[in-house]
Amino acid sequence: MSEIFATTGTIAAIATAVVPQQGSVSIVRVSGSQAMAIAQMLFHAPGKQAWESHRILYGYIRHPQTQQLIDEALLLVMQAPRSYTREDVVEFHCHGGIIAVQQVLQLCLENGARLAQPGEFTLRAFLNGRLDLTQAESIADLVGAKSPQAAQTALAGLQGKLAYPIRQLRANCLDILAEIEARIDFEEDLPPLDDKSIISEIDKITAEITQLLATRDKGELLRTGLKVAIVGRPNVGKSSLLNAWSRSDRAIVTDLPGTTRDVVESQLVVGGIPIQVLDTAGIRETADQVEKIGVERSRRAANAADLVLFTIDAGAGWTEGDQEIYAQVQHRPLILVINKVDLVDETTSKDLQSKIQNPKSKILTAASQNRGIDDLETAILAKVKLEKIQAADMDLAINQRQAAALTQAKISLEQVQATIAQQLPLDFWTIDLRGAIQALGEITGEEVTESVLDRIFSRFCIGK
Ligand SMILES: Nc1nc2c(c(=O)[nH]1)N(C=O)[C@@H](CNc1ccc(C(=O)N[C@@H](CCC(=O)O)C(=O)O)cc1)CN2
Ligand SMILES: Nc1nc2c(ncn2[C@@H]2O[C@H](COP(=O)(O)OP(=O)(O)OP(=O)(O)O)[C@@H](O)[C@H]2O)c(=O)[nH]1
Ligand SMILES: [K+]
Ligand SMILES: [Mg+2]
Repeated sequence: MSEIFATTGTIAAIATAVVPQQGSVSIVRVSGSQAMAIAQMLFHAPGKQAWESHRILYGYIRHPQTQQLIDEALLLVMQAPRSYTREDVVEFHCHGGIIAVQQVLQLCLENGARLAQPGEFTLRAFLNGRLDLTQAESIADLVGAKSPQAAQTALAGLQGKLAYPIRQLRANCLDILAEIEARIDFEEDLPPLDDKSIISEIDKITAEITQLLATRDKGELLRTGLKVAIVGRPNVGKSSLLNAWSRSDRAIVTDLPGTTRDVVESQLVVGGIPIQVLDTAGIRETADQVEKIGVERSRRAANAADLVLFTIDAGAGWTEGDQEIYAQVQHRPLILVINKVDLVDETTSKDLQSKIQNPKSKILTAASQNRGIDDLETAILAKVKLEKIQAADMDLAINQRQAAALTQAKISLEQVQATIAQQLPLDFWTIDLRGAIQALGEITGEEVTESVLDRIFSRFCIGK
């Protein structure tokens, strides 16, 4: 194990969010061989309460030397191996805020524990075989989920819905490998190898890998979401659109062109996809120093966004200014928002919509009247091809690391097929088959390097 994961000794950390003056309960979690001894040193349970596994004790936390009262608390005892880490675990459930809980943590550290590294509890759960790597990654995803759908997908992973098929595919590869190796070692004693059945087995495995790979885009969307920038001339109603969409007064709206000077952000969820919306300063030539900087930021936001909502004013039609901005953003994924349709009659707005050839994706809104938001969301979901994503798979979704390993496994298996087709010696078949087995093993963690573990577990917060 690497230095930061020299995961020995007893570890302790605050397991709940640390917010001053807030939170009704805060938990200090301790894991390792000294956990029980630490609990017995700090915790006093009045009356005849049993210090048994999976029981909650009521009592007081006191300084072991001075006997000073630190908190009134509950203690949860979970003896190995029936715990999150499979080690002895105790949890001090303290009052919220940060003072009492930090004092309790400090006492744990002074009495036999050290501060846990980020993800170290979960790392121990992995090293002790309670979780595989996909499940550990799912825990990080669950904590980081920005939408209920993202949380559902993480829970599916935690339930082993990815680990199970991956382990199955790896076991199939191992079976094929054993078949081939037996022929290498004891050729004369065995019936000849059934090439056809091996080829079709590998085809089946490859097809399943392809199916799993199809969940990658969905995973990416659910985990990281989309960055959407609202861009256009001053006064077309960009800030009004942000406000209508986020049902808030997040951005200042006035009838003065040049109202928005800086990028204004809002978070929302559309069809399970977390979306970060950026309202930007209206783009125009200006002598105003502050506005100039704002316009520059608008351009940068448009370039950094996954999707641009290029907004125009239906009353003004497609102006020269619109054309100039469009020329700058047209290479980006884009939806044209024709706003203020309430200012023109329906035929005029429909005309405008059909006259504009590009972009293809166009919607009509009246932001100040909260109209057109449904159409906007539908257009966005169509743009990210959510239908395809939903069809890709029920509830699981792979991440980038898993996708890279699956791609490697697929390439190796295609290599095996090529080797068979060229009728190369059996030793050659096994080389690439081992490559596939290795790649699949990296996903679940049956074969994994220290640096991969470092990368995965350092994403966690302290106490997880
Ligand atoms: N107070 C508290 N709440 C929590 C956690 C925790 O550690 N502490 N969890 C932590 O993230 C989650 C629950 N996850 C857990 C998963 C497994 C075990 C556990 O003890 N598993 C044992 C045996 C269970 C049994 O006796 O059947 C095992 O799997 O061996 C505990 C919590 C969410 N809520
Ligand atoms: N009639 C009508 N007026 C609108 C609509 N949307 C916005 N407005 C008005 O247009 C004016 C400008 O709106 P803003 O949302 O500030 O426009 P903006 O594009 O953010 O402007 P800048 O930040 O200055 O670039 C305000 O007076 C809004 O009330 C709409 O759909 N219909
Ligand atoms: K304005
Ligand atoms: Mg604005």
